[in-house]
Amino acid sequence: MSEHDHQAEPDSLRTPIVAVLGHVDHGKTSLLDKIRGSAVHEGEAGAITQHIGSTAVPLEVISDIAGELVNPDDFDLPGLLFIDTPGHHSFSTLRSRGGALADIAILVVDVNDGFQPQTHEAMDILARTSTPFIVAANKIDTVPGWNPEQNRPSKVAIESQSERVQSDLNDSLYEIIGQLSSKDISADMYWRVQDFQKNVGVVPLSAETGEGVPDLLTVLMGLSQRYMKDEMEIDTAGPAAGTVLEVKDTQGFGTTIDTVIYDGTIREDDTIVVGSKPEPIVTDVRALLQPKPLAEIRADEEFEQVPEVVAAEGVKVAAPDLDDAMAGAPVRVVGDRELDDVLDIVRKELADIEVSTEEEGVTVKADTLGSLEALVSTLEEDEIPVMDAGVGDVAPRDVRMAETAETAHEQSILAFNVDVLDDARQLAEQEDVGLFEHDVIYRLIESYQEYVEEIQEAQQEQILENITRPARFEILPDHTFRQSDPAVVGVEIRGGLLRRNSNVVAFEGSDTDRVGTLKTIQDEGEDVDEARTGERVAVSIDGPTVGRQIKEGDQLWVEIPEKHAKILEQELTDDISADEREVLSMYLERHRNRDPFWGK
Ligand SMILES: Nc1nc2c(ncn2[C@@H]2O[C@H](COP(=O)(O)OP(=O)(O)OP(=O)(O)O)[C@@H](O)[C@H]2O)c(=O)[nH]1
Repeated sequence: MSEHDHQAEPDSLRTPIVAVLGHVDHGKTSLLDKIRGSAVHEGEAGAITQHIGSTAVPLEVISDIAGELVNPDDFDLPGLLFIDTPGHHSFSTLRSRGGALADIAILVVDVNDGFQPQTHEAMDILARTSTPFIVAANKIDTVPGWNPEQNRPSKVAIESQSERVQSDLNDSLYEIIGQLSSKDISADMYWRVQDFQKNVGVVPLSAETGEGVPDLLTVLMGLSQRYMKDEMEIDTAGPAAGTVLEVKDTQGFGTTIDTVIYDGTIREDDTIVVGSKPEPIVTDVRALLQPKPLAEIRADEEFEQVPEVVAAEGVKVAAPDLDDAMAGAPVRVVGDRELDDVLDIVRKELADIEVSTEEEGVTVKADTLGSLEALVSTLEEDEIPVMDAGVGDVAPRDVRMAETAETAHEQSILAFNVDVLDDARQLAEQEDVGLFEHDVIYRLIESYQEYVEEIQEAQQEQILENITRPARFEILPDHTFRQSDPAVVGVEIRGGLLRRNSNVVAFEGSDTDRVGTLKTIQDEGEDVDEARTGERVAVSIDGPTVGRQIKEGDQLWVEIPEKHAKILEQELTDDISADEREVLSMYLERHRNRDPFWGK
């Protein structure tokens, strides 16, 4: 984000953008609430500002909360902008050219629970977008015997606990550090980290009691100041650059976009370009909206209009024609540039986050461009081809698209964190299109993979049911019960699976003779459908006469059509028994003596 779309010189430092990620229930919302709450409590009234989708906490408030940990004179960044919607879905929305929009992230991990699926997933996204992060080891107040005192710094809080409590907490903290290191991330308690570019700092804290929250803010502020200052340089007078967080209906304004502006200024009446498919939207800002301070909210007027917004800040943008805007897409003010140039910038940025699709594969829907990108790249790693991918709820046209996939299991829609419209659900059911929904990427993929396995097993069974199985049997001496029409003889199965209604052949040197059709099998007077190796049964064979075409002591085989032989040999060898395999290879050998390519 350090490179700018436009040429003007930077004149100001913006607020670093902070995102909060972590596993469900590990305390993301509580932590954000605590930061906001402490800020309201500690700061002057109105010192923190609630923006659309974000909360700005100015440096003075941070230094009030952090006490002696932060000396405001050491900093020239204006504070921190926390993105309000926690979770990695919103995080992956927060992207801008070349990576995540968030400058830094807090990965929340419950000390009791350690790493969980969404923690891993969040880490993968952080790694993919090269976003620096710190770990908030949350809920330290739940260690049995913990003695709380609101809002103390972490180390002070820990050192005032009993030895037992300290040692229990340490065990949990080292477990988390170990889990990080198994992901090749070297981490340590933040107060021991010398170089935050090489090591991830772990901040033990409680979103409940506020203990450790001063440390968290201090580390965030320090890291931003130390390593991100250059990237925070912006030209406030320049045309704004931002990212769509959410596309929403707003009463009185139609479709609006909640946006985070990370560079420049956006004003009422500015012409903007917003990422969309197939072409970016060009429109004029009708209104810029911010939430009204709580006290002033009336039911009909949640928002107040502001004339302009300077980065970094969240804002709701009302403008005509925003229906097709996409969460995660870029927003640019045109300013005094050529519209075509700005369109190119937006197209390029969209192309960067474009997901690649193939001729054949599954259909994928996700809530944002960023999450779509994350999902499709995970599918790619798992070698699941994607035929169509888009942002938004699952609609009937997605079902129609999925239906065109060639294989049954690819006639599936993988829906990540989106709704399925009622008519789409009905249609999917009616057309037998698989519908998979989840808000954890790897769970979504897992449930699809299980389904594929089930289908493949069922297909295998179906194939085995319909394919002629190898069998070899011998006519027993003195066991001719009827000479012809049909011939009825006693046989022993020498190998394989003999089924009713099979054609029977005999090999004479290199010649194959069809001797007739085996109609029925009787085992001790009872009709049966099949007989296996070693069993002695009576069979009726339509066609031959005993003593002419067949005689006692003859070896007979079930005739396997060449196509079936090929499938058995190439695809089903693992699904048939060892003795069937043996009979098959003897059978193939006899045919291949005559024609080496038989069944190949
Ligand atoms: N004792 C204690 N409870 C906590 C702490 N942080 C969060 N909780 C509790 O843990 C539960 C989950 O917290 P949330 O903040 O809703 O967790 P979340 O990660 O935002 O959850 P989702 O938004 O559902 O993903 C709530 O009941 C919180 O009150 C903490 O530091 N100490």
